[in-house]
Amino acid sequence: MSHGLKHTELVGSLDCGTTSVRFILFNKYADIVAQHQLEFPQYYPHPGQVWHEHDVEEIQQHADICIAEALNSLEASGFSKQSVKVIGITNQRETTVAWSRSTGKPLCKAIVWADSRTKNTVAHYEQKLGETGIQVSPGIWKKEKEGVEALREITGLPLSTYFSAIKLRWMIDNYPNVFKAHNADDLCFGTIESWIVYNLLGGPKTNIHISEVSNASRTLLLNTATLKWEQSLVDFFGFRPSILPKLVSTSEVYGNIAYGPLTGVPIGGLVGDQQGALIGNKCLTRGEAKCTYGTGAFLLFCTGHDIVKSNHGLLSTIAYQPGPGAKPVYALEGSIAVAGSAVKWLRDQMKIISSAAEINSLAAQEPDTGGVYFVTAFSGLLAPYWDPGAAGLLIGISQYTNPSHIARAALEANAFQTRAIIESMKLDSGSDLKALKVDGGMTNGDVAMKILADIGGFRVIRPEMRESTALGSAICAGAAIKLFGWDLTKPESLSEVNTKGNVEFTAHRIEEERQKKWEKWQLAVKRSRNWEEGDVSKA
Ligand SMILES: Nc1ncnc2c1ncn2[C@@H]1O[C@H](COP(=O)(O)OP(=O)(O)O)[C@@H](O)[C@H]1O
Ligand SMILES: O=P(O)(O)OC[C@H](O)CO
Repeated sequence: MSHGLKHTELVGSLDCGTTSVRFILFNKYADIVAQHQLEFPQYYPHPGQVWHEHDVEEIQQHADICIAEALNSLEASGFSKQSVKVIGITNQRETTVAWSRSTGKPLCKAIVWADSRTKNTVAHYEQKLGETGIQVSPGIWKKEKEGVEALREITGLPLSTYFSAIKLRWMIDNYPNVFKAHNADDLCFGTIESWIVYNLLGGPKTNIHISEVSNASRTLLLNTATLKWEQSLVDFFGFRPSILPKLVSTSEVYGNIAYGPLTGVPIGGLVGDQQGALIGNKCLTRGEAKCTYGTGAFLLFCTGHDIVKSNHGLLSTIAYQPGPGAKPVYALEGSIAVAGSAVKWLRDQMKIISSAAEINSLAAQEPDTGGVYFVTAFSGLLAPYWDPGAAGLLIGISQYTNPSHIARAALEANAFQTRAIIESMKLDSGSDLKALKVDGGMTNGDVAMKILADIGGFRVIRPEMRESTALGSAICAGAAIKLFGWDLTKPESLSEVNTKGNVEFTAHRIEEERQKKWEKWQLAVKRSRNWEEGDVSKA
C-alpha cells in the first residue's frame, strides 16, 4: 500500500448496521488498512406480520469478534495494535433497546427500525394528539392539527411506527418485565449506539448510559433546536425520566474501552449510520446530499445550521454536533424502508437469484420491465408517503412477465422512490439536485446504478471507497482527539480524505419516456395505499 502505512496512526470504526457488523481501520487518507465483517441473525417472530427483532447481546458479541479479528489481520500485516488511537461507532438508527440498569442485561429483543407492529400504538397517540394534545409551554396545549404541527416543530418527525418512543411504549405496554423495570426506575432505554458504548465502556460496572444527538433525534423525544430531551413529550408518551440516557455530542471522548484487544483506547465518535455516511461523503455544508442504499435507502440533504421544516413528507433531523456545546448541523432526510431488503427477498424468499449481486445480471437480461411496476411497500411506505397501511404491490404482470422483469422492477422501485424524495426536497429547499453521491451495499451493482440514473434523471456519483458510513464515524472520532488535523467545523481539514476516483452513471432515456414511467409509478403507488384499511365499497 502507499503512503508509508506501517508507521502511521490509525482510527477505527465499528459499524453496526441492520444486517451486519463491521470493524474497519482507516489511515489518514481513508485507506482501509484492516477490516472484519459478520452478518448477524434477523428475527421475524410472527410469520406474515411485520415484526423484526435483533438480539442485542448477539450484536455485541459480533462486534467484539469483528474488533478482535480486524486487529489480528492488522498485526498479521505488520502493524502494532498501538497504531489504533481512537475509535468511532456508527449504527442502524431508531432500533430500540431496553436493558436493566442493575444487571446490564437486555429485558427483551430490540425492535428494529423497519418493524411496524406498533400501528395501533401510533393510532392511540394520534387520537391523544387530537384529544389532549401536547403541552408546549406551561398551560399551553396544542391539539389536533396544531398538535401534529407542534410535534414536527419540536422533533422534526411525524408520529410513525419508525421512531423509537413508539417502539419503547409498545415494549412497556406488552412485556411485563419491561413494565416492572420502568416502574422501578431500573429501565435503561437506548438506541444501538447507547447499548454498544455502554458495554464497551464497562457495562453495569461503570453504568455509562449515553445517547448521541443524531441518534436521539430519531426518538420523537428530542427537541432538535435545544438538543435537550423534551419533557412535554416524555410526559406525552408516559415515560419516567429515569429511562433517558444523558445526551452527548457526535465528536468527543466518552471514555476508554474497558476490555478486549483495544482496552484503554478512547471512543471519540458516535453517529447514526445515515448521518455517518453524510460525513463520510464529506457533505458537510448546506446543499450537499448523499443517498445510502443498504437494507433501506436514506437520502440526506445537508441544511447547515438551519432546521428546514418539510412540508412535503421529509424529516428534519440532526446531522451531527461537532463537539459538546457546538452548534449542530442539520439535514433534511427522505427515508425509504425497503431497498436492499427487496434484493434479499428475491434471493431468500422468491429464490430467483442466488446472491444479491446476481440481481444485476438478471435485470440486464431484459431492456425494460415489460410494463411491470413493483411497489416494495413491505412494511407500509415511509417518506414521502408515510402510509403504514400501504401494501407491497406487483402490477402490470402478464403471461409475458419473467423473473428478469421482476428483478428490473425491483431496481426501478428504488429509483422511483429516490426521485419522489428528490422532488420533495426540491419543494422544501428550493434547490434542485442534479447529481447524487451514493454508497451502501446495493451500489456495488452497476446495473442497479444505471437504472437509478436513468429512471431518476440525475447523475449518480459512486466513490471507489464506499465504506462512507464507517468513515464518517472514524472522522468524528479522529476529530475528537484532533488526529490528522481533522475538524468537523472545517471541511477543508478533510481534503486529503478519500480522494480516490468516482464512477459516474448518467441518464440515457429521453425525458418524455422517463416522465411517462414516473406517472405510471405514481399510479401504482396510489393503488398500493391504504390497503390494510381497504373497504370494497370504496374500491
Ligand atoms: N451487488 C449488489 N447489488 C444489489 N444489491 C446488493 C448488492 N450487494 C448487496 N446488496 C444488498 O445490499 C444490502 C446490504 O447493504 P449494507 O450497506 O451492508 O446494508 P446494512 O447496512 O443495511 O446492513 C443487502 O440488503 C443486499 O441485498
Ligand atoms: O443499517 P442500515 O444501513 O440499513 O440503516 C438503517 C437506518 O439507520 C434506519 O433508519
